[in-house]
Amino acid sequence: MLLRQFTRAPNNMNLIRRIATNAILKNQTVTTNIDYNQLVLVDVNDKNGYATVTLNRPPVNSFNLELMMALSRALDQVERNNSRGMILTSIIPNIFSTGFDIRELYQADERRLREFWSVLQDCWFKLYGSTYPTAASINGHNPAAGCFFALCCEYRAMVRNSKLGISGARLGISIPLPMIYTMRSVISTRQTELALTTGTLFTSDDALKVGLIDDIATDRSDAFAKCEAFLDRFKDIPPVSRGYTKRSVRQKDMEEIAANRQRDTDEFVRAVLNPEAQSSFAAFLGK
Ligand SMILES: CCCCCCCC/C=C\C=C\CC(=O)SCCNC(=O)CCNC(=O)[C@H](O)C(C)(C)COP(=O)(O)OP(=O)(O)OC[C@H]1O[C@@H](n2cnc3c(N)ncnc32)[C@H](O)[C@@H]1OP(=O)(O)O
Repeated sequence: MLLRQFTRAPNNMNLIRRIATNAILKNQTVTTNIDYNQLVLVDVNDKNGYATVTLNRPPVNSFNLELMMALSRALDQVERNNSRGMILTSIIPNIFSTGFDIRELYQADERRLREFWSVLQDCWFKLYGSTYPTAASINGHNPAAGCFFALCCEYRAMVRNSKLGISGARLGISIPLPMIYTMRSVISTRQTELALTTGTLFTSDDALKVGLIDDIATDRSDAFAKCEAFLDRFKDIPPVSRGYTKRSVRQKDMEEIAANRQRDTDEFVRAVLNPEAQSSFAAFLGK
């Protein structure tokens, strides 16, 4: 492959220490001894300048705080390297992500939960608000939060026989505003309401029909190739004005979410800690 690994941070321990120090200053949970560079891999194609951001937390790429932090750092890397475009994908053959790690939510420590949400918000701003072109190569099942990240991208190709959607309603989780805005930026308000209130997981055919994905792929390399073909559409478009236009289209959503960060965090914490949701998590984990 033509992919090369981005140069690793010169001193990984310094970065981890800096994150830990920031966390202490902000009175947040400290996570140490985590190799963030391994949880999310960032590679760049020398020929076309596209970065590939690959979720790498087997067995199912469920999002705990550490994976979320790794994604946040990976998006910083893509931004810093002035990539011509970015493809978000997963290393696991038949799974893109299974959403939030239920173990992160069950009997959660409130401080860690708040930090988890805060990093998720950062990821949203970085991905939804990115000026470079973005595409999601959905190589397998993608319920819940992984679907959310895919919807932040400008294009989605998904392999056949996978399921995609936001299943939160089934777990007794009320769906936060940023999720609603993000889905509404892709499909109609009517379809968004239906999808979110029923917790529908769409087959690839149905996802295509409703507009949640742009293409069905035969396998993961076809999905990836389709994403590259999408990014190629911007090859001759001046990137600065393109990026400005994309930001302008998304600006209103971003301003509203920025103005309500604290309220959203409080609502998330309340939603996760509510007894109905906690018993769903317990049932999922067989407790
Ligand atoms: C600005 C701020 C913006 C904020 C907006 C936020 C928007 C967020 C949007 C939505 C959020 C929703 C909340 C969630 O994400 S809750 C998680 C919901 N996820 C699910 O319900 C998916 C559950 N998983 C499955 O349905 C299956 O795993 C499937 C994806 C179909 C794959 O099936 P299969 O290949 O058969 O794999 P297994 O089910 O056997 O799984 C293997 C083991 O992994 C464990 N597992 C799976 N998912 C999770 C998970 N989410 N958390 C923790 N553990 C998980 C599973 O139990 C198996 O474990 P074991 O081998 O020990 O039995």
